[in-house]
Amino acid sequence: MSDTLKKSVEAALNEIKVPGADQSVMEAGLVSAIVVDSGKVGIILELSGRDQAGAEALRTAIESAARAVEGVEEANVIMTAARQAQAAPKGQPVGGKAPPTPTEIPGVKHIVAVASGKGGVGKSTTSINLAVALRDQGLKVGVLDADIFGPSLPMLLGVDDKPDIKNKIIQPIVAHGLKVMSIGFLIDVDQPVVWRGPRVMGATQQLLKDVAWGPLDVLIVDMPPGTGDVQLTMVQQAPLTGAVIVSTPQDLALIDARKGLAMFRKVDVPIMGIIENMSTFHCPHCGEESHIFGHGGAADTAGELGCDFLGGIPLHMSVREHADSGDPIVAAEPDSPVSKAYRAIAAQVSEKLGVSA
Ligand SMILES: Nc1ncnc2c1ncn2[C@@H]1O[C@H](COP(=O)(O)OP(=O)(O)OP(=O)(O)O)[C@@H](O)[C@H]1O
Repeated sequence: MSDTLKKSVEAALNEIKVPGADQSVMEAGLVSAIVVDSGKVGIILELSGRDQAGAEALRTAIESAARAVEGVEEANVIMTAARQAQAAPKGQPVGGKAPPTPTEIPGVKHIVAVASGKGGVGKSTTSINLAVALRDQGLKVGVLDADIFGPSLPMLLGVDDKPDIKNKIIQPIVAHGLKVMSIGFLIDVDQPVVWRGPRVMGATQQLLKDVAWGPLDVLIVDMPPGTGDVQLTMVQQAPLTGAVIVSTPQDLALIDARKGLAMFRKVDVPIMGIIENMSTFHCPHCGEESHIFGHGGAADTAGELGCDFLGGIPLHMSVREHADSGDPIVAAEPDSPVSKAYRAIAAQVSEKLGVSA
């Protein structure tokens, strides 16, 4: 269904001409990715050196064309400006032959991507709790919510402040002792994406490069779920030290986790290990342990794929309750068994990075 919708959107965009040219935006390689999630469509448009007014008109035309496609409920264009690679020829994925060269982020020692092959496996919850556990080791930690289509960090941290901008540099929000940034702080998440505040061009790249992150020992990047072109481009844009893959124990999630692993390996980003989330369930009434999604699949997969298994996080109501109330469980219940499981994983992460307070 989403493939069909994506094709229909591509066809609609093929009718939108680049201003002053004969080619369509698709033919000119300006559309670097189309992401379809149910009826929501995100389109990444790569423009360099185009005047602001012309870019806005093009964005409006593309959004209207996409919204007119049957089955599309919402369409948002994200414009990226600082294109570092050549425009991808038609049909070539952005992660094709000319990957962007990542540049260092001043004052940030390590950047770790937390990724999952599929959505809803608990990647954001894991990112934030790992960040709090690393903070508790005395490290300076930041979290970038790179899920530009479904930012969850503001909710997970219970923050809806708007960041200050000084000399065109976005000041990260500080919450729970972490420096955090999310597109959700810059836009109204309930509204269709309209970029306000700073000129949010090249959304993720700006969130990486135009935010006063340093000094940090570790910046955790909560990636958007999946392994498509958008994710691949992000992986190429960020100077990653390594990646952590989150999966649930089910076979289907693990198949997607393998894809995630393959994506990072393709661009030579070291895999730090796999985390099995919702690993076991402890009945709050009788205390019995059950494996409702199976158990141990991620450890087996890690073994087969030659990477480390970092540990499992139980499925526990309080993880979700604390997440929903903006107070990560590692901060709210620091000594609970679930928090200890997060801490054990965080200890391995900091050891692999070779960082200590
Ligand atoms: N170990 C856990 N125990 C109980 N609930 C959990 C656990 N991990 C995550 N959840 C809950 O599962 C849901 C999905 O988690 P989360 O939003 O972190 O997933 P995600 O992989 O980041 O999703 P998305 O694909 O939307 O980015 C949330 O309601 C979260 O509170």
